[in-house]
Amino acid sequence: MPVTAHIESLGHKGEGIALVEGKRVFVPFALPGEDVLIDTAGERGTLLEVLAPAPNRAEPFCPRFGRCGGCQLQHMDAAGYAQFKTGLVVNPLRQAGLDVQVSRFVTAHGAGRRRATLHARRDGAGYMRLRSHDLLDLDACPILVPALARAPDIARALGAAIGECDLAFTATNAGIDVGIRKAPRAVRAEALVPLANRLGLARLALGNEMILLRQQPSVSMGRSEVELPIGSFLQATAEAEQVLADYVIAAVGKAKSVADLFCGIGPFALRLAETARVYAADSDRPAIAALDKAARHTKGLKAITGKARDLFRDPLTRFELDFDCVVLDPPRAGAEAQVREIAVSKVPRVVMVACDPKTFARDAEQLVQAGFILRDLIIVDQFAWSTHIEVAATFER
Ligand SMILES: C[S@@+](CC[C@H](N)C(=O)[O-])C[C@H]1O[C@@H](n2cnc3c(N)ncnc32)[C@H](O)[C@@H]1O
Repeated sequence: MPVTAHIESLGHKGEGIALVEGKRVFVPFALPGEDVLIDTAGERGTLLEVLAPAPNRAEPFCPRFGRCGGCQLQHMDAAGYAQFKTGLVVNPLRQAGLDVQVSRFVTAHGAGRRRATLHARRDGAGYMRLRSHDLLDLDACPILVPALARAPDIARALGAAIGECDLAFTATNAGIDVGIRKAPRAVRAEALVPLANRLGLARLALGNEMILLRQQPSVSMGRSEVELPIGSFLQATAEAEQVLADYVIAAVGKAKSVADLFCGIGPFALRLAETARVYAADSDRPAIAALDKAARHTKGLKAITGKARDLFRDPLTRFELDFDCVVLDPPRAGAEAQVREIAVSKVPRVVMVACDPKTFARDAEQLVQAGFILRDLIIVDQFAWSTHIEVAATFER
């Protein structure tokens, strides 16, 4: 039975929150201040009609918005969107007792996402519908870079051959790189070779196993060309990588020796090495090998020492942390163990990049308790219209 409700606030997944008979109901695509007609099932509300729209409601630009689970925030205007994403970063910091000024909110959507995972089945491919296991069959996705315009068609062709699986697409200098994940056990890799050739893929891999390499996928980073290992991390947009790297370089300043921890294939290390000696560590061994190779082939860089190392179990100790500056860019779990060592070391400056505001707040709190001052913080929005956000900050003591 539909009910009318007033939206009081926004949840961290971008859903409007209403009080219905004293209980919180989460309503995707509804905005604070709006009166709405909704269906409810426990905590879940489904928006049937906006009776009185909020002033910051915007017309979604994608015709699939609301059905597709890929985007959550296209119904907000630019100011409301920036305010929501800023809150994602600032609120956990405030809860940790850190009152910060955000120096910049940088929109870094660039030409679109160069990485995306599509779900494929025998009869279609696309993103999952919101709150569902149903697939929305896609013919196009406007948030991808033009070089991935064919991704839905490629996913449909691979899905028809493989059955249900995830397909990780990356636009690289050599063309489209596809990694098949969560595939049925019975899939025969060699049977996919003619199809991958016909589709003109640069590379096709199944898990960590190469199926076909027509051209080595690579990406440009600063003055270097880095061969992309199967499955290694890459920032979602090239523009965000550049914005983050520019921030890191400016924050590192005149430091002569730098540790780049959780370095991946080296977007910061390769740029930092134009002026500083760099120790670069990551648990992804092929990523470190790719970084080493790129560094060897780039003229004029200072020394980069690449190490495959698990920084959760084996963080650099206070005795090893003999650097002018440490750069951290951990996965969503954060850098707790490494930050604990930094706290008791003599490192004077830390530049932290993070994709999870909650673990970032936890790690920032630990640094501040160890005497660091949070000097500067920027928010970088590379995940357009989703509830993900990136933060970069400088700590000094
Ligand atoms: C957010 S990515 C950042 C990579 C790189 N800085 C970039 O911008 O492309 C996080 C990196 O942490 C690495 N990683 C994950 N768990 C790790 C661990 N336990 N020890 C060391 N590195 C880890 C991943 O391999 C990945 O390269």
